[in-house]
Amino acid sequence: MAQLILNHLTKDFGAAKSFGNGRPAVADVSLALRRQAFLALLGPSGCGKTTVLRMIAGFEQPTDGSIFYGDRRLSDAERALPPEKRNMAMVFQSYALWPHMTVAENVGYPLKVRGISGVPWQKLVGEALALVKLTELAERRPSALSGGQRQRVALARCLVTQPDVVLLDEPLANLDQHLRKAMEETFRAFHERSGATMVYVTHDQAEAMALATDVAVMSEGRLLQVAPPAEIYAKPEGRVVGGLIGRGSILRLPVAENGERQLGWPVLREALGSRDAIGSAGARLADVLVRPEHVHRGTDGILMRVMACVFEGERFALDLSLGDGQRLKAFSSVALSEGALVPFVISAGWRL
Ligand SMILES: Nc1ncnc2c1ncn2[C@@H]1O[C@H](COP(=O)(O)OP(=O)(O)OP(=O)(O)O)[C@@H](O)[C@H]1O
Repeated sequence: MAQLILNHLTKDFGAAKSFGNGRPAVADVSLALRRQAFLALLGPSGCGKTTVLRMIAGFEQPTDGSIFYGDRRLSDAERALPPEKRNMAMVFQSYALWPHMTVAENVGYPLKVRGISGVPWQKLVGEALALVKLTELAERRPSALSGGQRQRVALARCLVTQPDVVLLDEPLANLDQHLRKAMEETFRAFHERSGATMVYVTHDQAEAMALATDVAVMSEGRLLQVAPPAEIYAKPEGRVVGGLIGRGSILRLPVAENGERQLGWPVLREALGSRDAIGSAGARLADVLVRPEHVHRGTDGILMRVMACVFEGERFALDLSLGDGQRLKAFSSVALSEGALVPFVISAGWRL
């Protein structure tokens, strides 16, 4: 399997079409996916995720930059290999199945188009159906399937041609929580077995964290950061990534800008207690990301007011107010009274 490479990839639909915001939909995105990567593409609505996916698939041509698969140039502003010559498959949110065909016929259709029939057809269709656990339903029509089963048929139809690259655009958005979990397992199994490169566009960062080998965050057409899930969670770059990945609060605190980015309680306690020093030499305000799991009750903590305490099932979610009105999210195993002043310790923070 070769490496998928995006090289200064840009797509400008033209100022008139981009609703007057004047910026390209995708701007100078460079990314060398590792071999057999499962990349999750995250970012706010309209940031350019789908446009990146469509350029990889060949449905859109870049206005600048290029896309390579290994040493094969797939597209640039002058030339573009048509989608059917790329050995890629794309799975959409809406899974258009042919109602008059059985499940097996739907899955096998791309093979038929390629002139594959008879025993090889049956073998490949059988394997694809087994992968998505639909062997028993091979002779049913789509109208007799549940939403999740239909999505699995669409996935099998996309996988049956054994693509090098699988592009998924919010494929689970229409499914309920239980089915999403089951489908995540199917994606993971397919990725492990096939070794295909997968690029997965989603709004759901928990899903991205669970599935991906790498997470890429985009905002306003630009790529902000790419890293494995645990790394992007622990060490996000800047406010946008910090605010988008995981739960957390971003505090403005006076901490040294050139020191360690991983901050412990001694540094944080001093910063929280020294807000009078803001503006004085060496005490510049910086954005510090604090995860709720790093906020604990402790007698040597700083007093914070409990503004809200909401039961979430396995724990309580707290909304705390610092002395200067900044807000902090935390968890608690017991209920705390709203309005109470309680001492809390912040065991870790990350300077963004
Ligand atoms: N064919 C098009 N013509 C003009 N503008 C377009 C076209 N397709 C997308 N855009 C614009 O490009 C920008 C990026 O759109 P894109 O669909 O890639 O975003 P997205 O991150 O996938 O959003 P969402 O999460 O809402 O699906 C948006 O401003 C969109 O309006």
